[in-house]
Amino acid sequence: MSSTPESKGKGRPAPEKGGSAGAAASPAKGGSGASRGSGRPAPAPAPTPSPTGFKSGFACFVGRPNAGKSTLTNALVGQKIVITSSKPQTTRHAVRGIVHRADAQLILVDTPGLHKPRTLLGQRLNDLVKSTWAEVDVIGICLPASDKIGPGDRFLVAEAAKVAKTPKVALATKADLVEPERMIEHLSEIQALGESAGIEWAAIIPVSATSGFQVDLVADELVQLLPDGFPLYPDGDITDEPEETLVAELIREAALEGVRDELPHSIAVTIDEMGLREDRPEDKPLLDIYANIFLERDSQKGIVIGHKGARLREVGAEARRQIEALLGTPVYLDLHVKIAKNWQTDAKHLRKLGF
Ligand SMILES: Nc1nc2c(ncn2[C@@H]2O[C@H](COP(=O)(O)OP(=O)(O)OP(=O)(O)O)[C@@H](O)[C@H]2O)c(=O)[nH]1
Repeated sequence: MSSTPESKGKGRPAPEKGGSAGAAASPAKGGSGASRGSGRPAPAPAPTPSPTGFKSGFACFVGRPNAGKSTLTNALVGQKIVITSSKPQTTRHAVRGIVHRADAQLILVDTPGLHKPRTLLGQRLNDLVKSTWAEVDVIGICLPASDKIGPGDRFLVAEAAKVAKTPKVALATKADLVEPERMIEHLSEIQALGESAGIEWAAIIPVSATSGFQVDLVADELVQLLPDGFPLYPDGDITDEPEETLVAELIREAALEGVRDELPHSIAVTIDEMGLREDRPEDKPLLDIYANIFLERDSQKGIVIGHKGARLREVGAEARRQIEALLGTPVYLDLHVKIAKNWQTDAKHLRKLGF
């Protein structure tokens, strides 16, 4: 077992418990906070009349791995609540981001990319995606403009077509990466794709989550398709993921940086303990976090830990920076690297790791 402690003591304000990044007292979770992989939207709001013109409901983004779903969720919410990476299949949890507007509350469910399953984990992720589609008010299908529409896209559009009643918006993501001519071609391919699958798109929108191009328009279109209703979450909450899950994801994101091949899929992170250290002055809080990075094989340890622990220290420093930015409090982070042999195909390990 290897570990690296990470700490820093800048005088930032204490985290606001249940505040902007914290667990909301929402109808969606049954109050347990144990939300790993649930992805189920909240029950319908009480049948009282909504404030005039106010809309609230759920949207989810689907798309093949790497299509830009997580980045778009973060852009719409205006803060990083979902980790992103250039490695496909980064997203493993159905995370909700909440967009607050004067006229609406839009709750975004971020699902893993749909793909042909090769492992037990892959199968469970696909099941999670489909159960989410059936319960949202609108589905946004992400089709990156930088890539040709391929068999993977056709597969998931055909699957989405089976959820016949739910309106579907096509999002031509990564618009910043292509010239206008390519975008025009892409939009007509999307139109044809919808027709061949029997989908009538409610809208087709080019968008760039990284440049911000038409992100507001995506919000407008999704909101239009929501039912009338009251806000489902308190003002200011941007996600109902428990803090521990967000922290574990930020550590996983840092650990994913710079690793290649099959290793990204082998990394899982769990939190053993997380809490404010006692006996600290009120203006100098410190959040202790004890976390594990699980790998599948001993041979992977060296890559993650690096020479004399150098890479693990970098991972710890980057994760700590992100966690401090999210929670607004100095953090002491203790990372341990452990092996859970072949956890992706082992039902017992999968349960232990929260899948
Ligand atoms: N240039 C550009 N890159 C983008 C845009 N949106 C996402 N990306 C990049 O594309 C990669 C994948 O983005 P994600 O948001 O993680 O994709 P995802 O669909 O959530 O991926 P999975 O978690 O694998 O399902 C990352 O490297 C992003 O930075 C965009 O609008 N423009």
